[in-house]
Amino acid sequence: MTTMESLIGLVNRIQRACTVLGDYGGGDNTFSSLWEALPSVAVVGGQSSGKSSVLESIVGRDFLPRGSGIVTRRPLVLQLHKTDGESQEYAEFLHMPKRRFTDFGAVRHEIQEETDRVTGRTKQISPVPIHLSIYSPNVVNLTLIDLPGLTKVAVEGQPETIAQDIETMVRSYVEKPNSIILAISPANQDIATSDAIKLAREVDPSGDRTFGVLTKLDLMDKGTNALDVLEGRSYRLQHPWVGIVNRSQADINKNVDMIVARRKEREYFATSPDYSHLASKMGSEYLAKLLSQHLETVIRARIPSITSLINKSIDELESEMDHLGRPIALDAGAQLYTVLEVCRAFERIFKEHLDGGRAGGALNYFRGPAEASVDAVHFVLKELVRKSIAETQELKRFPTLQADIAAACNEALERFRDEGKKTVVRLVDMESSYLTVEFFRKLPQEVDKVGNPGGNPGGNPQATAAVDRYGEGHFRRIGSNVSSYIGMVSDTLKNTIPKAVVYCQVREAKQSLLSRFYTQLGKKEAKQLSQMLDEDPALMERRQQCAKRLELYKAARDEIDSVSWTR
Ligand SMILES: Nc1nc2c(ncn2[C@@H]2O[C@H](COP(=O)(O)OP(=O)(O)OP(=O)(O)O)[C@@H](O)[C@H]2O)c(=O)[nH]1
Repeated sequence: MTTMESLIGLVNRIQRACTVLGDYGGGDNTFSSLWEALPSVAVVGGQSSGKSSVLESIVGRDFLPRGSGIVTRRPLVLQLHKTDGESQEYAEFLHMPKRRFTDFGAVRHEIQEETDRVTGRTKQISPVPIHLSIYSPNVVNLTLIDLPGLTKVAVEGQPETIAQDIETMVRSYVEKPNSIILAISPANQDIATSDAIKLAREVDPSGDRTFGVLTKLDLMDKGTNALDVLEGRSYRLQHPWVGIVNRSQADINKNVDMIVARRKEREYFATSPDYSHLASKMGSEYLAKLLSQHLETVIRARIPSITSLINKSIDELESEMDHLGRPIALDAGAQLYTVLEVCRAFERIFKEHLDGGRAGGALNYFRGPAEASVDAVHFVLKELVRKSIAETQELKRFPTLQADIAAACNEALERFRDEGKKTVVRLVDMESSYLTVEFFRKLPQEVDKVGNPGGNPGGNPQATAAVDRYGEGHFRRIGSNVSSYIGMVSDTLKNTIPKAVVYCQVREAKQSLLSRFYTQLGKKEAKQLSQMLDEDPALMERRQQCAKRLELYKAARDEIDSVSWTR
């Protein structure tokens, strides 16, 4: 069965988990904020408006720090849990979960201490909330956030900007649409000058989410009353105003018990000539019930949007985790496996480029193999390595491994280039050494035979040869033979050089770019492997945050799932 307890308790638990992860109002979040989506009641008021007194009255306990100046310097998230019958009251802080406080004087002391732990003993303020849970049969299930009192001027020891700093912090809490504003104003001041109402009016002009509370009704001048405010004529809100009579300073000094104070407050309204007709809708107990019911209604209405935010965030975080890669194992075997996996991912991309399978690949460079030279191919391969490294997502997280792979590839490409050059030079040498002097010596005789095909049986063959050897025709023949031979050689080289280049550089790059690297890898010690997998610290941090956040959202989803939504 869905109960008020389970709904408010549900939000309480999610809220506590948010704080542990640094997700709170006014916090600096690069993640979407779950806290922002949770409905809560923020208590706002000027200094000495009676804020602390209202909270203590709702709790029925004296537990808030008192003193001059700004006492509340960090938000206090006060979670009230109603317990059964006669069970003992106790309090617990989120920052010291093992300790149960039954002495509320010690609770007050711990709030002060914990405030100072973050802000120092300066008068600074901090948006990091303190979480306090109170378990008691005398409370209703409710969560209230006590915020620093709005002030106008800095006093001794406070930074000049304090008034603005407080307003900014309070505003960050009350401006979110899921915040219910409990605006406290003292009845002995003109409502038009109320700091709480001024701020509430700005962030919630329709008055939809503002509850107006009027304190110090007993301190009004004789013959005056606050009916114009309480009956909504001075400042209209969507919810009815609630009048309160807290303990006076004299009562506090005399340690008047809170339960006694609640009774006196009830009597005050019941017997007041001005307010008795409103008595059932006045006082701190009524306020607590009103807020609890309202909070429950708001939570119920928001659950679908909270659930969809949670699901959306889980999807986003999971895809970010995939992108960032899973955490690296600690043992050498698993590390070697990771390095090989990453190398394989890189090689896959590199081969895709070589095969022209990847958009933006270098197919064009190979289209005219006749023009390719060893250096040009080397340059192309180097560029492909650079490109493939940049495109290997898995490598992004390991800058050291990335540099190692790049160095190994470039070293291999240099080797292939040397090999390529040797082969190409050899091919050229082979062709050029084919033309020997003998060839030219033989040439005239052959030419002679060719030049006198019918033979000259009657002539002097020796004299004809001597004339041909030195004649113009002879040199022309040599010239044309050499030039046609060069043409033939150049045709051959046009075919064989690209073959050599592909054989020595491209084929090698495809088959054994990282072979040497793998051999060296096998010899590496665990320490060297872990150095290779030395992640970028910013990335490690981001993964950790993502993982924690994912845990929070999943826990929140489980919490919501565990509540049965049928009444
Ligand atoms: N007589 C009477 N005194 C009240 C009432 N509410 C508050 N006070 C007194 O007003 C003074 C200020 O009340 P607090 O509850 O401390 O007010 P606060 O807004 O929390 O003040 P800061 O935390 O200092 O900003 C105390 O001396 C209270 O006893 C009230 O309804 N009637």
